[in-house]
Amino acid sequence: MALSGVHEDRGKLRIYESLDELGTDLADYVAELSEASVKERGVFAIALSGGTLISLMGKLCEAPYNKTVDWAKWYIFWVDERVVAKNHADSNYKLAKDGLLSKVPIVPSHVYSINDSVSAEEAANEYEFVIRQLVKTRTVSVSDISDCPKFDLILLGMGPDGHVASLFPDQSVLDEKDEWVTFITNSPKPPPERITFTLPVINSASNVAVVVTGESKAEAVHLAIDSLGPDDPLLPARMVQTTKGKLVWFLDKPAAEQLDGSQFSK
Ligand SMILES: O=C(O)[C@H](O)[C@@H](O)[C@H](O)[C@H](O)COP(=O)(O)O
Repeated sequence: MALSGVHEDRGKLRIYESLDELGTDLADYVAELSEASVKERGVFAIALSGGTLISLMGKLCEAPYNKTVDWAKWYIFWVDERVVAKNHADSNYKLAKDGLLSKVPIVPSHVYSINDSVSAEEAANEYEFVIRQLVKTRTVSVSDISDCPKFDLILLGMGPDGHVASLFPDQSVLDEKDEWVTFITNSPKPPPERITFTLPVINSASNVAVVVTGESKAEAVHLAIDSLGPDDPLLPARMVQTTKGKLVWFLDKPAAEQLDGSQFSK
């Protein structure tokens, strides 16, 4: 059984005994948001990250979700992408296509991957332009307090260094306020060239889920969620703070083991 809690302004916490349990609940969560969004807006605009997130979403390809989810209404984006060819082993598009998108009846024209034949800067500019067009037609909703896109769901992983998307600690992209999509050419985790949503876009989403598993992330989870001391670093994951939307953390027990425990109930 999952432990759950609410941590002041750090959102809801869900902690699972096993990856299987986490995967079941994550599939349920995504399917429910898809249903609610299709009912309200007629579409579901979802942005994916790379990493283990995609395999943890695997239950969406199985019964009942493969039949009950309204896949034709999904519009798929990437929160961040490595600037490599789409068929390259490092491509987040390839990861999601092989692990999820090819297994369910998504409409191919609703899949918004980056242009992999231009520079990181051009790819980021083009991706932002594409999103701007989709905001105009309200395929992607718009924030009512800024002009930012309001994705129905943004799914993030987190690295042991506390990075989310391709927003790494101490990099200047963390301060980006104007661009929706930006680029880096010096990622500390290879490959170096990436495009990434900026924090204002992530924080404008209706729903953000951060999915984190494994002991190597335990300290970063603590620093991202618990009250900080004056000498603690400000991790990118801590800067994920939805302005009006809902923030949920899906954690397994090893990732949650350094969290202050007082806020949990069964
Ligand atoms: O572009 C990347 O390098 C990855 O997509 C990365 O941002 C990932 O989401 C986190 O590092 C968590 O990855 P794991 O869940 O695999 O640990």
